[in-house]
Amino acid sequence: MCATDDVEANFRTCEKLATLASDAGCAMLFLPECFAFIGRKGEDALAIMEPLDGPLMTRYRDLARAKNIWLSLGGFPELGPDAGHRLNAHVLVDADGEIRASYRKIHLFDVDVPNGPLLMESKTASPGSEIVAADSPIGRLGMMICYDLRFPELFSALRYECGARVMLVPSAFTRPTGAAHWEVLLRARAIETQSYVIAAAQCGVHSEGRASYGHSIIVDPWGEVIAKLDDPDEGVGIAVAKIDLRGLEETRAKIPIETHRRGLGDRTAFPVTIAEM
Ligand SMILES: O=C(O)CNC(=O)[C@H](CS)NC(=O)CCC(=O)C(=O)O
Repeated sequence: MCATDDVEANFRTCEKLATLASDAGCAMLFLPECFAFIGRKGEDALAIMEPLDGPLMTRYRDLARAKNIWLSLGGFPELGPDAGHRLNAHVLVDADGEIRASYRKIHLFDVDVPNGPLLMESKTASPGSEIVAADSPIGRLGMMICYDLRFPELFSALRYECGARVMLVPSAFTRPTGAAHWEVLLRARAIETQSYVIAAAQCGVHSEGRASYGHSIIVDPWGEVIAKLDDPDEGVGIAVAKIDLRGLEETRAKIPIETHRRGLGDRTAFPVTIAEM
């Protein structure tokens, strides 16, 4: 989807996507980061931030119930610790409209993008500090947002500590970094964690000077792209795939990396040697 600063239009778009997914027989729909709002500046989202029991989130919960579908709401401006900071919350809602889990983006995107915009997310957002996984009709989900994609240790924690089988990376990737890194990182994370990766993306031009890379994608645990949206500028849409958890277990059994791990994630386990010049 291509969200803008028009909260009503964004809701109508999500409603249309939920209808498409429900008509296609989907158990779940994954919406990207900033599904509810993308402002012209980072601080614009502060005007609409609200607690997760607030009126806007309630409308999305009602939508899940009306369409009888689980929703992964990939990034919502949740009321933060003070008037100048929101939390970037990925909220999981079941088909009865109940909130099952919420994850707050841990890694904030403070980057002067080469040939792209300067984005300073931490100016108006507070980082989360909790790793979150949640059971769903398609297996245990590892909840992340966008820039988290660049931190493989989070994926490792979700697989090995939390037992996640489906990694979620709802995003609003920039165009330059998306063209260079999006698909290769998502496929690498699927392969290295032997998990499904579902990455719903913002696309198109949101406002003057703000555009996203698009290319929503679903990758299986072997690293194969099983669904994607290739023409993100032509409008909103859904990519649909079946999640095969038996196949996932077969992939994990064939190359048993879980039993071959040597504890390198624990920095005290192995001494380090550097042969300097
Ligand atoms: O706050 C908003 O309005 C929307 N949020 C975003 O667009 C976020 C934070 S600025 N974008 C990313 O994390 C892009 C990461 C990325 O592009 C990369 O890792 O290369």
